[in-house]
Amino acid sequence: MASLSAVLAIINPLSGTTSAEQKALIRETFLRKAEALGFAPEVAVTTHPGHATELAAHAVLRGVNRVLAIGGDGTINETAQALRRSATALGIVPVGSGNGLARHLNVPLNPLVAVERALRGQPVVIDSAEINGHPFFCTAGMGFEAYVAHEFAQQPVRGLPTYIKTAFRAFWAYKPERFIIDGQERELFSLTFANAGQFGNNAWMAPKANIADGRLEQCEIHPFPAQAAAMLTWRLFNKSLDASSYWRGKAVMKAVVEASGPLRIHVDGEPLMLPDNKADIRILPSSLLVLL
Ligand SMILES: Nc1ncnc2c1ncn2[C@@H]1O[C@H](COP(=O)(O)OP(=O)(O)OP(=O)(O)O)[C@@H](O)[C@H]1O
Repeated sequence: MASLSAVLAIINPLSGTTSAEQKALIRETFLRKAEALGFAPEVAVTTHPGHATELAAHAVLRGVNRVLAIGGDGTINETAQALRRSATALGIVPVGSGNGLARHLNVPLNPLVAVERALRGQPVVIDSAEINGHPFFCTAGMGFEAYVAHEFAQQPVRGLPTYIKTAFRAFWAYKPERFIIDGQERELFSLTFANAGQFGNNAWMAPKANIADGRLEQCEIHPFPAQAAAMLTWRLFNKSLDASSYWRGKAVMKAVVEASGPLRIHVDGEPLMLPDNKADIRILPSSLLVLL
């Protein structure tokens, strides 16, 4: 008899707005389907931030073929960063509030269907990227989007309605910032480095981003009058932001961004402060296997 192939599912018990019962059902479905397909399934539940990275790194060392991340973009980021440049492939089971990477890759948003896809799927190679050594797979950015990520992290309740309320309030409080990008100074509303095309919830900052082309889309939103906000929001969700005169984009392999103080950024939606005034962004071409 052929030896059983190990598959590990990493579950973040806190991610998204999925109930504990729903997560238990996803876990049971994973175990049942994996066994039926001839895998030797294992489940690990994260107990602290960064735990998914530790679990995934250990799985790589043990030669586990497939690691499923059951969570939001934060859990997927933590899992995927340990799988970079390894033979272990990532399965995405989206239960977050935005699910940007899953949506970009057309992973089913029904977690039970996504489990099956991850177990039956074939590994496909994609790019990843880093900002000051912090890995990202979807988007990293500064300006308004980072401001919203920091405000959102302080809210007691997560989920899309809270995100919309936070972004609306932030819009009136936020003032465009000055950045020096590769030596050229500009005042911007936001600056995004997109590996995948969207932030999540089908908010497409980089409608034409290709996740496997060895490039990031560097997207700038230039300051705009308040009356243009509704049209820009419509374009964001209509996947046509690149047709706006306030949007500028170009494909880059690396970039250096400087500011006059510590840089407030987000990395796959998670808020972060860079203590120095400088961000180094670079693409890591063909660095991750994803089960699709
Ligand atoms: N047991 C835990 N206790 C506290 N934090 C945890 C635990 N397990 C994981 N985390 C942290 O939770 C963070 C957020 O997780 P995740 O992105 O999956 O959910 P989410 O933020 O609700 O979803 P989304 O990013 O789609 O909004 C992760 O980056 C991880 O560091």
